[in-house]
Amino acid sequence: MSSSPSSRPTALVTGATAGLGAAYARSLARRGHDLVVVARDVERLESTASALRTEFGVEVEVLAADLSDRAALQRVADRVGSREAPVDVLVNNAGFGLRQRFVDGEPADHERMFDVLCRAVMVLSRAATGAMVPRGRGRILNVGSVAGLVPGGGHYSAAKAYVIVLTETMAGELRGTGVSATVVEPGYVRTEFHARSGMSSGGTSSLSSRIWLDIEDVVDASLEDLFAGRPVSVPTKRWKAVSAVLDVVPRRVVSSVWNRMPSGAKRRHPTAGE
Ligand SMILES: NC(=O)C1=CN([C@@H]2O[C@H](COP(=O)(O)OP(=O)(O)OC[C@H]3O[C@@H](n4cnc5c(N)ncnc54)[C@H](OP(=O)(O)O)[C@@H]3O)[C@@H](O)[C@H]2O)C=CC1
Ligand SMILES: N[C@@H](C=O)C(=O)O
Repeated sequence: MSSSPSSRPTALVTGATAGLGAAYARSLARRGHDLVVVARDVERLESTASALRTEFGVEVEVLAADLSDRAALQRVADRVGSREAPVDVLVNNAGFGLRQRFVDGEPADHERMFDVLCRAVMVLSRAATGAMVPRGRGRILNVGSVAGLVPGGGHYSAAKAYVIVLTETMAGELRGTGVSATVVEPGYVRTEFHARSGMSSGGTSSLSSRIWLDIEDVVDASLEDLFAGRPVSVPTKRWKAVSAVLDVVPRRVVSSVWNRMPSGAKRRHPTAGE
């Protein structure tokens, strides 16, 4: 792993080969950051890195790692915590969904979900604060989801609720240190996420166009909130309104509405039937 000799700041993005992570990497490169890109698929990482170098003239390190593997996660944590080649911006983005219930789903899948969505975010966030606080600067962006505000969205919702609360906790503890933590809570975004977990990514109706977000809108809004040091980012007015409602409606009411819905509808995407 080579350290960056340039004077540019460095951003490390997990899940940088597809969807939101690829867009975060591109946007940070456009803003003049060198990058460390992390995911499992080495070929895709190399081609992502090569495209970023060519288009933006920045330095890009490739760090192949399965974040559900503890040894691999530790390699990424060591890179995040490096004193010699500091990481100025950490984007904990890698993730996936599961189209199965928690109570009778495959235990190994749920352990993997916990490891990637929760454990990796916690370990890398802690590695980042350990290095950034003594330097007095740094930004951490954790990718949550509006799903984290809804009890009933399966283990995924529980995992994203963890990311939301952990990040808000960090934001409070980091006050006055020069380091900030932001959680972004997107609604539905068309990426590889839904196909990978066997869910529909909606049709082309006007309902879909109101529900589904553009990747660029999510990335631009959340990076603006990240660099402004805001603890929570909910991209678009429409989803800000949804999030505001979910914040005030008692959790037991949301849960009871969810539990009355037919089970088929709960396992499908809201726009799947279009
Ligand atoms: N799409 C949506 O509607 C929403 C998504 N989110 C969240 O956004 C984040 C990004 O998702 P999105 O871009 O949609 O999904 P994609 O499926 O498009 O991309 C997922 C990325 O994560 C990487 N990844 C997956 N598993 C691992 C692993 N075990 N170790 C390392 N890297 C991994 C993948 O690369 P590789 O396979 O090579 O490892 C890929 O680069 C996730 O945290 C997701 O929960 C939040 C709200 C809405
Ligand atoms: N909101 C999306 C992911 O977080 C989804 O549930 O499809």
